[in-house]
Amino acid sequence: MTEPIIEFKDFSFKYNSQAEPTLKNINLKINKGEKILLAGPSGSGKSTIGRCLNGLIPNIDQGEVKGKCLVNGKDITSTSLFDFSFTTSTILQDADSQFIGLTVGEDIAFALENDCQPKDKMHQTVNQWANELKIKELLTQSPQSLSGGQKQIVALAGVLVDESPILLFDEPLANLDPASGLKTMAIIDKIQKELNATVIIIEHRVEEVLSQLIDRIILVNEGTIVADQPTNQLLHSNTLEKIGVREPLYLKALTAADVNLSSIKEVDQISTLPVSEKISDKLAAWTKQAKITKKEVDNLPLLKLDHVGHQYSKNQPYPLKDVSTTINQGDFISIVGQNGAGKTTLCRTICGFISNEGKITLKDQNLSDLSIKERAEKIGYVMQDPNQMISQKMIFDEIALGLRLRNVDEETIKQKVDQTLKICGLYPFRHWPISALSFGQKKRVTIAAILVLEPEIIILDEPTAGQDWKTYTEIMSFLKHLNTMGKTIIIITHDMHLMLEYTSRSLAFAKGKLIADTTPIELLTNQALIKEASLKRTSLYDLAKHYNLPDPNKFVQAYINFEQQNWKDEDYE
Ligand SMILES: Nc1ncnc2c1ncn2[C@@H]1O[C@H](COP(=O)(O)OP(=O)(O)OP(=O)(O)O)[C@@H](O)[C@H]1O
Ligand SMILES: Nc1ncnc2c1ncn2[C@@H]1O[C@H](COP(=O)(O)OP(=O)(O)OP(=O)(O)O)[C@@H](O)[C@H]1O
Repeated sequence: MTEPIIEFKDFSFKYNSQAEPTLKNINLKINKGEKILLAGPSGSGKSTIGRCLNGLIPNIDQGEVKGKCLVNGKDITSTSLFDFSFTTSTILQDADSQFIGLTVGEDIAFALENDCQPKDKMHQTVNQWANELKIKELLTQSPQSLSGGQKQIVALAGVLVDESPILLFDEPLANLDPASGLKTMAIIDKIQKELNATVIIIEHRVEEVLSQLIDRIILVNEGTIVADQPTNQLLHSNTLEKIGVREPLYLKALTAADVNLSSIKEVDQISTLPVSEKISDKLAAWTKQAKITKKEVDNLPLLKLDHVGHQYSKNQPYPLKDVSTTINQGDFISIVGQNGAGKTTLCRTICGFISNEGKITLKDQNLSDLSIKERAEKIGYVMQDPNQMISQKMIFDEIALGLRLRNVDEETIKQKVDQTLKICGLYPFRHWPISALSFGQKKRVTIAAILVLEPEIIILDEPTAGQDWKTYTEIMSFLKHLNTMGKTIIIITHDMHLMLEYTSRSLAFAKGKLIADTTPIELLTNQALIKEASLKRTSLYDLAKHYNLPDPNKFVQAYINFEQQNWKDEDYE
């Protein structure tokens, strides 16, 4: 019988700063060479389980331990961090906190220095992985100057060079472009097979993780394990949906089209679904009944970009070059494209945080005539992490801050803030401290703090990255509501289904250039653009192809219609 490499026995853990235990009575065995997906809603305790496996608990995050947790045969309460460094390699959720080297190359080599490898061998290993992950040109760059997705890939390289028996990935895909996400999963699969490593992946993007075979899915909810089953068995239950984890889209579509999933043994990969006329007919009939409606857009020009470009330093290639386009009033735009393509750089340029080589006009006013503060009143920028934006303790004060800085009188502030709180569905919480809010609610507060200044445009940088299904839906239905009220919204995203379902126009970027400005569906029907911008078609399209449906795009649209019918028109007033 295989010996478990990880074993939790009646294990509970309470952080010192918490009143209640975060992990409650965990019983879990993971065998050598297994490939596990650990999923569950935000705050359920997934990363806390991960921290037990790499020794951060109890070495750094201290607290009260009950029961036992054995990793590679050693009790975590008597194992030093140094010893853990030979057992577990981790890619942390927050890649930024993981970098130690001055350059990317140094950083990747750090794990090897720990293993006292000779310099030549070290260079060879670093170069081999840099080639494999296509980050060779980044080796001399400082980790801090990388784009979000580039940081994630560099952190991944650091884990892969290490060759530890346990590889722990905490949200490895959160900031990756769709093509890199798939590639990362393939690389994890390859290394797992080569080393017979035990792989544990913590992810909200279940569908992408399942692009490779996964042995078992473990679901965590409120600090306990609520399911621990082989992948197919779990996908046949509706436990994912029940605890608020997003089910793979193609499975939802099959169910919506009345295909009986319980009659299909293996549902974890589209390619192995049985091709039968009965299923094809059901999917085709379901597509046929869908009514496709098109959103009317006025095309009233609002923001004009004319040869916009930026260069961080002279000897670096242009991260953004020659971008020209017009954003219209009421547009809901997605900005998509490969990691490092210049998406964030473009938005920073529009907001005036960095210089611009071209010209940007808002309703014929040249933005370079305005200060950053004045621009912020017209174009609001919502950063990915609300915690980086929030500076006040109370919700009301956070939303009022921008107006106070502009010396608006308190009576007007109260009136404007109350009105914004109502629009954002935050009015009942107005006297709450921000610390008591969920991530999704905090995000709403940061959007409200921007909205109160009545900007013409709101730009959001990956608003749903790393969010669970509930928060994702909460954020997106709120943005949809704002757009319906006439706000122009631009979001940077790597989520292709989000782009299709919510946005009506996509700007695709590759290597600093705007390579397409079209509808999301058109974008995803163009194979050359998909490749150039590192995008991917959604699993709905793949399913339609698998069943040979005559019009895969109409099938995707039918599914979007179906989801939109289920949108609850939340009461924001
Ligand atoms: N260092 C810490 N000190 C005190 N409490 C913590 C600490 N880290 C996490 N917690 C608490 O433990 C709970 C579980 O957090 P954890 O990060 O394990 O959740 P998660 O399932 O990984 O969530 P997410 O998907 O949002 O990353 C949270 O409610 C959090 O407040
Ligand atoms: N402060 C900086 N100094 C030097 N180079 C930078 C800096 N910030 C970004 N870059 C480089 O500019 C390029 C574009 O980065 P940007 O953050 O705009 O990409 P992105 O499209 O938003 O990527 P991602 O999808 O990974 O977030 C990248 O090659 C990055 O390494």
